[in-house]
Amino acid sequence: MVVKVGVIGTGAMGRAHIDRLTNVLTGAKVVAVTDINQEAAKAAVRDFKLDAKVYPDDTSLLQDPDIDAVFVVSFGGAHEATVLKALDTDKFIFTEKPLATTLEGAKRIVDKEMGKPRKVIQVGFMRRYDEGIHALKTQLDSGIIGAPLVVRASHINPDVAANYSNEMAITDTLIHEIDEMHWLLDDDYASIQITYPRQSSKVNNEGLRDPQLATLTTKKGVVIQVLVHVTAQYGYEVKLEVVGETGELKLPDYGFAPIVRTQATQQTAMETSWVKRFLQAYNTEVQEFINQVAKNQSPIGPSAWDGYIAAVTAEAGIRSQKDQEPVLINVATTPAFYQKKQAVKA
Ligand SMILES: NC(=O)C1=CN([C@@H]2O[C@H](COP(=O)(O)OP(=O)(O)OC[C@H]3O[C@@H](n4cnc5c(N)ncnc54)[C@H](O)[C@@H]3O)[C@@H](O)[C@H]2O)C=CC1
Ligand SMILES: O=C1[C@H](O)[C@H](O)[C@@H](O)[C@H](O)[C@H]1O
Repeated sequence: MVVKVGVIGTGAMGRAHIDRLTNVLTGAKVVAVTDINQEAAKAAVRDFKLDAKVYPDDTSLLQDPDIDAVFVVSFGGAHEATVLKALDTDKFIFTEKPLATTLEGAKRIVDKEMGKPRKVIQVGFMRRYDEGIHALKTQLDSGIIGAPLVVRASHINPDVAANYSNEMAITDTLIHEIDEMHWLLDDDYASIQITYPRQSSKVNNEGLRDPQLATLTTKKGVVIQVLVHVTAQYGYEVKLEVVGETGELKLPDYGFAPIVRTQATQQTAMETSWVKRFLQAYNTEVQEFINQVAKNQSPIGPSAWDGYIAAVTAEAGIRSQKDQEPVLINVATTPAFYQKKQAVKA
């Protein structure tokens, strides 16, 4: 079966997903696109030589009976409305992160999905699929360094778009570490605190504090420190180190660029964006999703409940941005609908 896909949002990431669905992965065909910027939708059809319809909006695209799965790749604040509409259909849904930019929005999605006979949503938390991060988790789970005690991480962007707000440092950027860390540690969050170091002179966006330091604690007592630095200029990278009782695990620097040694210097090129840094992870997460849809089975990747956990934690982080005090986090027990061995509703 070839999975027929509709893409909602044909900006940078929507185009990247269209490219991988069309030219890299197997088992899928993009048959419909839409964007509030219709020229962007038409450009995607032209540039990727798609045999696809351009719909005026998400509502009309979702009414297309031929579409098996939709990819929600619009601006983060638009995801909730589109996902809620998509839940009124029988289509599978891959939504880019964040699931929703508010706790209430994520809850509305979870409540609506639980009214269906089975899970249909996967959220684009691709860090879990990164081979390096996955290998680090495998080592951690083996007990090779004993119980984890402290995690240190960095999320570095060279710069951000003009519409990037202070809250997006949490809902759009830190959201990756928020999903990654509780998965990595198999633990739940207890608190989050955001503090503002000295402000970088490289910040141009009104109201944006950069860098920001996030300190999360878990129910098992692990302390996680994440540096979010989105106007760092020098490149794009994520760093990850886990300190355990008997050792440490460290994510190696990423890259395939040669080390150039000349004239008593050495240097190597860095990535400048997530596009290539996480290319393998994006391809793996989307191929897994397509494979599940092709079997008419629920997605097995990050669920709407993972999106809800991230939204609860992000909202606490946004509250902490205001007074930089720790904010407690209490996420309800995972509903049976979302537990690993999902009880299919009668
Ligand atoms: N997983 C990852 O590593 C990454 C995820 N993303 C996520 O992908 C999403 C899109 O990000 P970008 O492509 O970078 O943004 P973008 O701004 O380049 O593209 C967003 C597109 O959505 C369209 N749009 C906005 N509201 C819409 C609506 N209601 N219906 C249809 N189209 C609408 C815009 O016109 C624009 O073309 C965001 O949620 C972002 O968080 C982006 C980059 C990396
Ligand atoms: O999802 C993403 C990217 O993956 C980057 O890691 C973030 O820095 C960016 O803000 C966000 O759009």
